[in-house]
Amino acid sequence: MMKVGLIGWRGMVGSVLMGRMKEERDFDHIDPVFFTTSNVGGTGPDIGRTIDGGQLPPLKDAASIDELKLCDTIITCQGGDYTKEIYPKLRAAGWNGNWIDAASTLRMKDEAIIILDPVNGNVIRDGIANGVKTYVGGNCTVSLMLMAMGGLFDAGLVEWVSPMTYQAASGAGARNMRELIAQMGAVHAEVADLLDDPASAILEIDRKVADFIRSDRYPVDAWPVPLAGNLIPWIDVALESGQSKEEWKAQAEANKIMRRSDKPIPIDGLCVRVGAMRCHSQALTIKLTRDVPLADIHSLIAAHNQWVKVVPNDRDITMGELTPAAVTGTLTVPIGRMRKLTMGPEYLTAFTVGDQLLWGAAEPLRRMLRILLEA
Ligand SMILES: NC(=O)C1=CN([C@@H]2O[C@H](COP(=O)(O)OP(=O)(O)OC[C@H]3O[C@@H](n4cnc5c(N)ncnc54)[C@H](OP(=O)(O)O)[C@@H]3O)[C@@H](O)[C@H]2O)C=CC1
Ligand SMILES: N[C@@H](CC(=O)OP(=O)(O)O)C(=O)O
Repeated sequence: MMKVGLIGWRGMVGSVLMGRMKEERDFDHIDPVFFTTSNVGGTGPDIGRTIDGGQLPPLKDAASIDELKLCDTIITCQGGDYTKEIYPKLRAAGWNGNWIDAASTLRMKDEAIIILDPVNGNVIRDGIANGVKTYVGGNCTVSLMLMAMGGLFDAGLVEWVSPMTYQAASGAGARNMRELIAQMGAVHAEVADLLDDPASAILEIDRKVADFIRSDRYPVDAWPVPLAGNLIPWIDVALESGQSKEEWKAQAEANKIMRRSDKPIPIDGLCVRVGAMRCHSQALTIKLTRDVPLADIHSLIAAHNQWVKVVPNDRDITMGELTPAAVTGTLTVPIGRMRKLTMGPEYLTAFTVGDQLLWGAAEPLRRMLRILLEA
């Protein structure tokens, strides 16, 4: 059996990965070895089966190149700092195993393939055949956009796309999700007595809320500025181009995933953090290469993969099916609000939502493992 080292399995992305691996019985097909950066010798997770009839062996040291070298494949959700430190040492030590990573560190390296197999299964299979050993999950908004509109890219119908994102708190980490909820609670607590009084004036409530959000009493620690009752139109660091790094990733990563970096499709827009928990949403403006009827567009999108779901441009269905609340915790990637814009028949608009911890982070990793097991 393939010996698979798992690092970062108890973090947020790692826990989602573990949950999916158990659901899909991935552990039946591998010999797992669990590592830790903080609890060497501790007890490993429940994986739904025993190893050689006994308990899992104690947790191994994730900094030990000697222990890591014993693995055929390593899956890490530990983060970019870990990858930066360990990956070069491991390769320098002569390890030629498969490295499957959720962090962005290695994504744009020539030796790495960005993995999203429903979109680039062919690129991945070619990579395996050519001896590629480094596989990295894509940025969450990029992967979710490609899952949603892969059918249009495959048909050569996309001249350019401008994605305007509405990104959830989970993209910034577990602490940020907790703080968002604390912020929501604090806002409510500030005006709870007025809300309880049906005779209170809404403008008085609004003024108190605004004062509170701007005050030092509002809980901000993980976030740089308030998120609940607010939004943040900047994600990640600034680049010389004026883009945020999150915005830069759209074109760079999407074209690498589709193996068209030599002739890239322009993909650029603004990335915005909103107070959703773990689903990223995106409003897309798409310039088509030609006028195509909406019915054909729906068919192409729906036929691309089994997770994308075309949502009719209907008010009630949209409100029921095309929201973070509806999608969270599922692998479904709905896309709707599709219509031609008044700019002309080649201008299409669409809105899509996806769980950024599933297709946006964990799912491509476990599927990559399965592809390697079947290769
Ligand atoms: N969050 C996201 O949306 C995405 C994240 N990623 C990548 O995945 C990496 C990990 O992200 P994420 O899972 O959010 O990070 P977490 O902070 O949740 O987990 C990272 C590590 O922190 C350690 N840790 C310390 N305290 C705790 C605790 N109380 N509970 C759980 N783990 C703890 C664990 O390591 P140990 O067990 O060794 O102590 C864990 O593996 C990111 O740095 C990024 O590179 C990729 C795509 C999306
Ligand atoms: N930056 C993303 C989350 C993330 O981890 O992205 P990346 O894997 O590209 O670093 C967000 O904040 O929503």
